Amino acid sequence: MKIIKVVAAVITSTGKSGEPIIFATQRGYGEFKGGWEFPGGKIEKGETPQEALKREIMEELDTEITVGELIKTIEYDYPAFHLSMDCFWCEIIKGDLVLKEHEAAKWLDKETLNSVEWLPADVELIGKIYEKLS
Ligand SMILES: Nc1nc2c([nH]c(=O)n2[C@H]2C[C@H](O)[C@@H](COP(=O)(O)OP(=O)(O)OP(=O)(O)O)O2)c(=O)[nH]1
Ligand SMILES: [Mg+2]
Repeated sequence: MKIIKVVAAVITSTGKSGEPIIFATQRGYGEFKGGWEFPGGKIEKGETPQEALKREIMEELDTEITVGELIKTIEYDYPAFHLSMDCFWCEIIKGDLVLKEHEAAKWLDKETLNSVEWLPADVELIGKIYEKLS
């Protein structure tokens, strides 16, 4: 099966009451349109995962980020391909998270983390993030 290597950014910030929050985006096109994900995309030839992620977030959100610790590498079999996705904790350096490709976005805290329809591959990541948002 075809393997697709993807990087995703779990961008963190602090909410109004000082609670930790993360940034989720809704896909605006393609097969998974309407599903919620973490912004990012495919690694190109010659890129490190970190370089790919900085590039993708600039392309998709017009925002510069720092790429921190790896949360998890998700391995997931979709019907048409195998997804291998490195998910990193990230922070904003500069920019306003402009939605250039996505349909919508939300900041989520521990209580609202499960209020969106996550893509199938992301479900196991959400548990890990939940622990961290405590
Ligand atoms: N970015 C991202 N992709 C995800 C997540 N979960 C998940 O299953 N995917 C899948 C959907 C896509 O089939 C695949 C690649 O992501 P992508 O469409 O963002 O790739 P890209 O930004 O390079 O976009 P494109 O130029 O190929 O259209 O990964 C996620 O949380 N974030
Ligand atoms: Mg993308």
